Amino acid sequence: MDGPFTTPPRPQGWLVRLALSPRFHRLAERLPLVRRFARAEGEALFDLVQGFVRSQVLMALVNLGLLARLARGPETTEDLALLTRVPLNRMEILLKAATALKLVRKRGTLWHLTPRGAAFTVVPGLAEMVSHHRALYADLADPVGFFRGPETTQLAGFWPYVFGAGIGDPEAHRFSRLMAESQTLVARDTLAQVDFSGQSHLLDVGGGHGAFLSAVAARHPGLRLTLFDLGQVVDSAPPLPAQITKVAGSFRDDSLPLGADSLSLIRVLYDHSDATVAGLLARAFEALPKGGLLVISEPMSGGDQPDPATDIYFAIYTMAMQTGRTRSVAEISTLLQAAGFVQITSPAPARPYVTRVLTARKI
Ligand SMILES: CC(C)=CCC/C(C)=C/CC/C(C)=C/C=C/C(C)=C/C=C/C=C(C)/C=C/C=C(C)/C=C/C=C(C)/C=C/CC(C)(C)O
Ligand SMILES: C[S@@+](CC[C@H](N)C(=O)[O-])C[C@H]1O[C@@H](n2cnc3c(N)ncnc32)[C@H](O)[C@@H]1O
Repeated sequence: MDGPFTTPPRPQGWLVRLALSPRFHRLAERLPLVRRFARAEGEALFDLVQGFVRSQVLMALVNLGLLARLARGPETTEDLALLTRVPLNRMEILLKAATALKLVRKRGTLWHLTPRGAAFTVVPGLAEMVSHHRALYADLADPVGFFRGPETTQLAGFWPYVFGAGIGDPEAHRFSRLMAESQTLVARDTLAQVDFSGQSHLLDVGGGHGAFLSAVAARHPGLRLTLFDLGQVVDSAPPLPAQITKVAGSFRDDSLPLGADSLSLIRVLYDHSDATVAGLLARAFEALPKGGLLVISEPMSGGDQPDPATDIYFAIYTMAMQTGRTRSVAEISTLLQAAGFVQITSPAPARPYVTRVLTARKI
């Protein structure tokens, strides 16, 4: 709970002083223009309060398969209740909540998807991503303990490779598939900002099942491509385009393969500590020839201007993993400069919650 505090209050901005005054709150109700702002602020605060409940409604819709079911066509409440073994009256409440979230709507006796609900069902990997939040939410069940620093987290167990631990095959498969599915949008946004047409050979380090390189292969059929990842991961990759060569190894213990004039790190750095990232970037610098291009793509913090998506979701997500962190462009740039990279650029991202791209050169 907030307070009590023993130190004397310090000076604050006048708008904050007004907002801190219960008398002003009562007055604001009576002043037409101010009332509009006060109500909007009230709604914004209420949204914060109910955020977790919203997310849990979404998780219930996903885990019960309701959105996927409605993507096949409209259904009655009775049929949906029967199908999911949820009592009719509770199903009605869930569907009304989903209506308020603008994911479904009722016409006559039938429930339909809205365009937003429909879009949700076709974003690659999104339903699975939502389901796996069970681990993140379990870690956040005691948020104070979480921020003070727990001994272990469930999310750390979900991504065992991050610790460099041996991973059993089913495990490697589980997270690589989730990553590969969610890679579609990341690859699209990355390739919209990086032009590989001047390059002859791209090495994708921590490339998982090769989803990014498959997207590159479709765009640049003449580019040689090398996928580098842990043995269990590359071995369980699905069949890949012929221009992709797989190399197994660990960027913690092994040198990176030589010969590529460009190197990508897609959603890799934020899994790891500064020390591991510094070691990896040094190896990347070693592996590239003069003029070589380095591409980093992952959600990044807004730094001094925290971003509404990455500084909440990804920063807390990576903290729950206990090994990495969501870095800003400035923080990654510092690590890159220390490794010897120059000409660092980062265009404004189209969808910061999908990815942000940063490029650098070895000269
Ligand atoms: C024409 C008009 C005016 C209206 C028509 C109506 C209509 C048809 C509307 C539909 C419009 C449409 C095409 C919508 C498209 C929507 C899209 C593309 C939405 C995309 C959403 C993407 C989301 C929400 C992505 C979320 C990504 C997440 C949560 C990623 C999480 C990644 C994690 C946790 C990665 C972890 C990796 C680790 C472990 C840290 O290394
Ligand atoms: C978050 S996933 C990203 C996969 C892919 N680049 C993507 O964006 O879909 C991180 C990848 O780094 C790989 N990785 C982690 N530690 C590694 C290491 N020491 N050496 C090589 N790859 C590693 C993991 O196996 C995993 O495939």
